[in-house]
Amino acid sequence: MLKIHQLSFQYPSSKKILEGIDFEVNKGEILSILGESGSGKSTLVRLIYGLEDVSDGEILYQDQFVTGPKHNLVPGHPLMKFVPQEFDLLNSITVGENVGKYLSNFNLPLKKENIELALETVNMQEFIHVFPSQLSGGQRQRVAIARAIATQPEVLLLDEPYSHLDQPLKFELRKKIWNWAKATNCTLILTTHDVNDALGFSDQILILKEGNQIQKANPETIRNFPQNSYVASLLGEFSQLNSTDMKDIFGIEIPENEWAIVYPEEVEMKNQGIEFDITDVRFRGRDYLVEGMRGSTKLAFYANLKPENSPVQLRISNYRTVKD
Ligand SMILES: Nc1ncnc2c1ncn2[C@@H]1O[C@H](COP(=O)(O)OP(=O)(O)OP(=O)(O)O)[C@@H](O)[C@H]1O
Repeated sequence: MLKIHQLSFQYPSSKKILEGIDFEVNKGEILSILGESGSGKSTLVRLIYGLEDVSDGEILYQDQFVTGPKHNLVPGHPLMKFVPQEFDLLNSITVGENVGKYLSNFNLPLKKENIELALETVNMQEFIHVFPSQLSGGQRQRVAIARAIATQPEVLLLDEPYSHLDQPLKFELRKKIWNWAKATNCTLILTTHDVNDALGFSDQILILKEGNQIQKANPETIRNFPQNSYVASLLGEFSQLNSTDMKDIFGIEIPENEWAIVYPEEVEMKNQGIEFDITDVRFRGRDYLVEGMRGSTKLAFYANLKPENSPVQLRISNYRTVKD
């Protein structure tokens, strides 16, 4: 098990980058770290791998301290692998040789098998004899992931692993890496901006904001009960209504000084609903995302057919409240 206990971090002469981070990851679990740009996601995975020294608190893997460069000649935990955003492939050797770089030569058929399996996991098997300089950014990224996978680490840390990939490939790769992690019982920790990576492909999600841990829970809990409106904002479209609007418009009482978070699928167009003017319509492929306005109150909802008439009548079927 990996334990992060009251961890804080700052660079010399900088402000605190991370503060009071405290969570655990079980063996074989997949954790996504989600947060806006600059929230400290990369720094956190670098610390877990041992590329930085913690300023305060501790990191424990299998009840042993994970220490940084001050205590290790070669930084980086031996049972973990980290794939940073800038991947350092060697251009002078082939893709296959890069993937096999950290593998033992003791059993060459096994080494070959591991290389092929790792390349297959990232859909790069046909590039085994190609040199990295001939690859696109996304292909290089996949080779870097394969190189880490081939070593069969106990913990794999991926920093924005799908950032260079188009949607169809991203979808396929996320599934394959999930399957690989589950089949090998590897603990997988990845950073992402993409809510779909986090909701569909994690056991747990950790939300960071400005170096602080805002929430850690499973995807369903994060989506159904976001800690605050920042968490909801990372998850896609939502509307935020204050207690006065909830009472005056919908007749629903919520505590004063709290906000109702309403997802678009929780707003229904219904006869005898409340009238909202349509102010924006966006085609999403399978339906439309529509913005309704009543005075200064905005409510987003989905419509199967493009709404032709305004106003429309709306009702709220579900909501949750947050304090900020
Ligand atoms: N070497 C450094 N020295 C000082 N500050 C740094 C250094 N590296 C990163 N930072 C700062 O640490 C904060 C967190 O950066 P980090 O890269 O961990 O965020 P992130 O959430 O991964 O961002 P992104 O999603 O944009 O990659 C940022 O404010 C950044 O400016």
